[in-house]
Amino acid sequence: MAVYTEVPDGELNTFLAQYDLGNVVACKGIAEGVENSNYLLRTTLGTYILTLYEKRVAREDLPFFLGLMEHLAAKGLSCPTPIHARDGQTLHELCGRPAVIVSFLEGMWPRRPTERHCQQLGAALADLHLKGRDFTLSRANALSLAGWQKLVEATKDRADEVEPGLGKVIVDELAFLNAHWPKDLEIGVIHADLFPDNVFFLNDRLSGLIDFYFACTDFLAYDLAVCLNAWCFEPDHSFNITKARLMVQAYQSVRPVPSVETAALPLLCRGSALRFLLTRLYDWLNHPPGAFVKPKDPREYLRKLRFHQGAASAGAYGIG
Ligand SMILES: Nc1ncnc2c1ncn2[C@@H]1O[C@H](COP(=O)(O)OP(=O)(O)OP(=O)(O)O)[C@@H](O)[C@H]1O
Ligand SMILES: N[C@@H](CCO)C(=O)O
Repeated sequence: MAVYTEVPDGELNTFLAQYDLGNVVACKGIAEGVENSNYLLRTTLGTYILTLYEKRVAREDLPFFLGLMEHLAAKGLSCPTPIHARDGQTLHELCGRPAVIVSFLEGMWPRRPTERHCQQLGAALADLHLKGRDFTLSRANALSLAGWQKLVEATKDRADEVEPGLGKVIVDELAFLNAHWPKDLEIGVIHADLFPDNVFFLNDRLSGLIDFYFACTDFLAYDLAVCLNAWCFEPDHSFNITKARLMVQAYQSVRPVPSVETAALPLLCRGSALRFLLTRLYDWLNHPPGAFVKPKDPREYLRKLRFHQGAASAGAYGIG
């Protein structure tokens, strides 16, 4: 349940009066998502998403996230665009939280991603990377090596409660990645969390990308590694090489991937697997008992990490 902040009618009306969006017709909390409070807002002029940022999104990062969505939408990428109020600003305050209204995207995220979904996702990811090239702001990836180090410190002593031996696995994997992480791949704006629940399809055509709140400046190929992990494993935990090949080929048809990037994919997949293993592990160990939001299973990403540890080259992914 992702409505942490209830918005009383009076406060909503005062908030909306700052915009040229008409009057409130309905405002319903959206159950999906775990980070922020999201409402489906219908006004006399249209349908929008109202987001109140909760603790996990740092206020100083909001100009990057909002500016990026506006930049990409202006270039024709289908993603939410923040709406400007009459004062020209997109970011305001509601119920003591930073809050924005963004455009509503049609579509549903795929519960069972198919080969066609993976293919379209690959092309859309490359399009995002190209359209982000001239975005002028940057934001370091807080969840790369230095961030993983902090998470390893915070979880390693209790990790074996989740899976025997896990503490040693994360310590050893971080040491390996510190020693081998690439240094000279192309850097640019990446989404960094483009899981199926952040990608909408309408009549089997990709209709939009959402949730840019982990976006940052990092290796473009790392984003592809995040997607290979999030889209190409089956419910029985096997890696679907056909989905991977289709995703990467579609990506390549929009943004050709230099061979150094292809060669680095197994390593980048290890890094991305460790990233989601660690954030899930942290949340698993630290969620309050009885909390509404069920933490995601860290062991899913331990399995993915083990797969990548065994992959000698991009050939294991049907690539290269
Ligand atoms: N622009 C949009 N158009 C249509 N629906 C949206 C839009 N933004 C969010 N939603 C809906 O709200 C849900 C939650 O959004 P989102 O994934 O951004 O949540 P979050 O709590 O910020 O992030 P997370 O997924 O990381 O928990 C989405 O699954 C979708 O149903
Ligand atoms: N996509 C993340 C959670 C939200 O960012 C995960 O599956 O662990």
